[in-house]
Amino acid sequence: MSILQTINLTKHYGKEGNLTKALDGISLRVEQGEFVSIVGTSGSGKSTLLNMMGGLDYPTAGQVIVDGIDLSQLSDDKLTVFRRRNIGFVFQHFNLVPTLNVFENIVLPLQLDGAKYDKAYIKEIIHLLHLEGKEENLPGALSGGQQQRVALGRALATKPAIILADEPTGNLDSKTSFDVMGLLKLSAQRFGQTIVMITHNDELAQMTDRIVRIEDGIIKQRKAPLSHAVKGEW
Ligand SMILES: Nc1ncnc2c1ncn2[C@@H]1O[C@H](COP(=O)(O)OP(=O)(O)OP(=O)(O)O)[C@@H](O)[C@H]1O
Repeated sequence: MSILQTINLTKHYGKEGNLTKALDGISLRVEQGEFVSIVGTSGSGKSTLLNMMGGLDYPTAGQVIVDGIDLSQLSDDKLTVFRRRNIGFVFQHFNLVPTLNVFENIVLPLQLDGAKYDKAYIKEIIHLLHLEGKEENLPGALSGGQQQRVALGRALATKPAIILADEPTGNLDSKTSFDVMGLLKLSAQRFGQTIVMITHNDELAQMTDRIVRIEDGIIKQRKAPLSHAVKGEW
């Protein structure tokens, strides 16, 4: 069973005469442990797709199935809890809470859930993300790359099965982008997670297991990077 599946996913904005078909029937399967990148021109529907996959918005038609659960069948409250426990989000603009320090930002989703946190695990995340010694800093006192690593730590804190990342390196220089990508891959391998990432950067997309290209709300092309082609895996 795929960990994440969309079936004929459709999202239309506006009304007749002024209709935007942001998604026009996307059917996609992501297997557990896969790292998939979504590429496409501006306005092609990438963020809309990611938001639907994460249950941040409801589709006009079609389904999103996460770990066997059809998100459209969950009430708002249940969806919020399901999201918090199963999906980690990383955005381009980090979205850290400016008044909370690094440690507090990372454990925030656990606190919102009223869950006790595993101190050893949080320590491991902080170590993996090279944030030791920064635990008490406020986000404003960190570089962009460090802030993005904190955002990654926050996404990992609940040990989500799936990480959805919307241009996670969009605000970072190229060296820091590769570092953050490396950490994403490493943490996904370490914790057995599945990642779906939007990127405009072809080089970064090539680092993932599979590239899905969308245009005008439909899938134009699905391909594995060259390394897979050589092995005959498509
Ligand atoms: N809330 C909304 N209301 C109306 N139209 C919207 C809304 N959100 C997105 N759209 C439209 O849906 C289409 C897809 O938008 P989306 O943000 O998913 O594209 P994208 O591929 O992520 O673009 P970018 O790479 O620029 O971030 C665009 O035409 C956009 O204008």
